[in-house]
Amino acid sequence: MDKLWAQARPELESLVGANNYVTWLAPLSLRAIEGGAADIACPTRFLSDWVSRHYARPIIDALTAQGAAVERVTFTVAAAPAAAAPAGPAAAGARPAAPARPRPAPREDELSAPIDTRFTFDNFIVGKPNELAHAAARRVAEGGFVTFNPLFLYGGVGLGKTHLMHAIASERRSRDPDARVLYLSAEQFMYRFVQALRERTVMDFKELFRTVDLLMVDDVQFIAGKDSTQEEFFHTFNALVDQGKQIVISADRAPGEIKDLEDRIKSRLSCGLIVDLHPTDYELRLSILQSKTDLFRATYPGLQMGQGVLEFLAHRITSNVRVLEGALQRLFAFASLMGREIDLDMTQECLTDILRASDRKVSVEEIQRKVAEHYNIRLSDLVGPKRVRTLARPRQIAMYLAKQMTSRSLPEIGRRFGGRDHTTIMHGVRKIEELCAADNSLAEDVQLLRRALEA
Ligand SMILES: Nc1ncnc2c1ncn2[C@@H]1O[C@H](COP(=O)(O)OP(=O)(O)OP(=O)(O)O)[C@@H](O)[C@H]1O
Repeated sequence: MDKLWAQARPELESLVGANNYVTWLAPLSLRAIEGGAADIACPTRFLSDWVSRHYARPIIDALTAQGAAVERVTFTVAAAPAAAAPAGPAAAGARPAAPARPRPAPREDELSAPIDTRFTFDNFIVGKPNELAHAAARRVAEGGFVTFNPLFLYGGVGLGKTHLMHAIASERRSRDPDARVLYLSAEQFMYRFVQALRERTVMDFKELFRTVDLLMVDDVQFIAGKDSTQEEFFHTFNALVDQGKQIVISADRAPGEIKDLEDRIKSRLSCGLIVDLHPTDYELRLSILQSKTDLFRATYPGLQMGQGVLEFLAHRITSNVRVLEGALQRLFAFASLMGREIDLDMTQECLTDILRASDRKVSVEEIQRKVAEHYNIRLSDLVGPKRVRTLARPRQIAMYLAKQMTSRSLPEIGRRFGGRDHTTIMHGVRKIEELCAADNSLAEDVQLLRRALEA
């Protein structure tokens, strides 16, 4: 059998190509041929499934070409003997095949990004904008029966997606130390995949990703437009879902909004629970500031903070939590250097740039430009008289955002929309309010535009 297999290898390699051969077929060996069935030894179940689905025909053809009577292939999961070497032109001849390179068993901690244990559920402050995301994340961290797969967390910059993912990983590991938890960014997924291709360890890569209990991929929008990585991600995703293993994904927008992401992936990502981390509101910002201040007090003991400073910050810095944290950090460092109490004067002096950036006002014209760009229509059509739905709806969205995001009055907005009457603007604003309540995808569109304008 060994001799026959050695003779069939070069034929097999020429049938499937050198890369596929090395990745999938080199580790195999021929155990027996009985009743027209070639029994192939495969080191793992995963490999045998894959080869049986993709390479049964070339194996039959390669063996038949050597004169063997083979009509079908069966697989036995067993360690391959030393013959599991790359074929190459010389392998069929007298030269004995070299032993396969021994590889240590893959471990998920080799691929997982480090988990930052400072990000816990305990120090994640919950408010209206993030309560659903927090509850879903906790549910996943508890393990047990998988109720939604995947959990898809999305939201703007610095709103706590990564924090929640690290919290899930830590909690899951502490509840079940044997659970295989793999957390990495989509970018790391791609680099590891490319590295595996380069080092011809795709088998290890695939097997590792298909044997985890919990896979978490951060910033999945990164793989959009990267074809091979999307393909690999799709298969990994399906294999895990089929096995009932939990997946958690994060992104900066909803699956349907990610450009250049294959439709089948969008549809897969939409199968579970999709949760939006909304921009923070005043109450949530204040709670976060209070909780972070307690932590800073431990680092800078003795520092005093005047009345109203946190309220001032929560009111003025609305962009995201990361900026809030940075502002607080700077304040404490500054106060400690100057040996002064943190009061409102110092806050304004020390945070001038951050406060100025937060003050940035959006103009009606900017809103119009952004909306026209988003819906791929001309600015002149957006403000012009045409009433077709493809123009009227974006126009109403722009009116709605202008009312929400600027301090312009309805007549002023009307003037900027080609001299329309204020009642037309009011009608547009109401229409979008109603549609947002009834139509999730429109509400998401509006939210996305708002975030882009606030950025
Ligand atoms: N609700 C919250 N409670 C406490 N800290 C929070 C909360 N939300 C965010 N943070 C903190 O804000 C910072 C930014 O959060 P995180 O990195 O999770 O954001 P993100 O949504 O992943 O953003 P990005 O898309 O930029 O990576 C972190 O230090 C995180 O701990």
